[in-house]
Amino acid sequence: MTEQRVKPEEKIFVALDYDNMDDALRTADKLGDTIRTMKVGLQLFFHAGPQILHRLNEMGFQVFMDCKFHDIPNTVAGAADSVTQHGVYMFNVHCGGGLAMMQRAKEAAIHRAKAQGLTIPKVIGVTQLTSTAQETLNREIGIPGDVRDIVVHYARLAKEAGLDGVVASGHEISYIREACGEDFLTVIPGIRPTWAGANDQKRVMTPGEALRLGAHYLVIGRAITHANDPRAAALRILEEVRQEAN
Ligand SMILES: O=C(O)c1cc(=O)[nH]c(=O)n1[C@@H]1O[C@H](COP(=O)(O)O)[C@@H](O)[C@H]1O
Repeated sequence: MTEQRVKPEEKIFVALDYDNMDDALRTADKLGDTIRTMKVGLQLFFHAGPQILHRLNEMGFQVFMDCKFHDIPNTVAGAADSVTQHGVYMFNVHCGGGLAMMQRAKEAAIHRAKAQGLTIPKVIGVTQLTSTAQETLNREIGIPGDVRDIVVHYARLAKEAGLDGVVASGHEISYIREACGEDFLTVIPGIRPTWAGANDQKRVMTPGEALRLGAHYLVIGRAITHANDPRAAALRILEEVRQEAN
């Protein structure tokens, strides 16, 4: 899917970070006519199991399984094989696992999807979490240098491994595009409309700004799911997305 063909409602992935399936499905139901892709993270997955992936598919959503695999290549290949069996549209792995790990994840996804006649899932590399500030990267994680340079380094590595794109913050979009080309997907969390709080996110940006910089997809959780009216919040964000598309 190239950038030009992505409709505004396809640009937003809603993070269903709930501790039970009922709440997740209730919110998904409210967003059914506005949003195309739901993100399932580990919290919801460990409550609901793989069933949640199928329920969302049956409701007409694409599913981004946010499992952030990071292990030895053989183990990640096995996990990629398993998640692909559930017909997910996208899943992610940590770029920090290295080139071979990312390659094996994508290869396993292709292999399993072909064997079962499924669409090959997009495999996305997580560069540096949007909750990681410059100081955290250097002092706690122990990686010297600028966050932006590390993110671009990981994005290049993800591309070399054959992944479809990366997760990064809005602040790195233009550098990733420059390094990896405009078709290499940028999936951007840490999105905060001006009317929402930052919470635990550090490298944040508004939807409009991220799209102006060329983001392909925006991952949005609490600004929608914690809103009094999630549908109204989603529509408000979509309006901002549409304005950027015009
Ligand atoms: O891979 C992700 O989706 C992800 C990567 C990252 O660097 N930062 C990040 O916030 N996320 C996810 O994006 C969502 C953001 O949620 P909110 O902060 O509530 O909008 C959460 O589900 C996070 O797990």
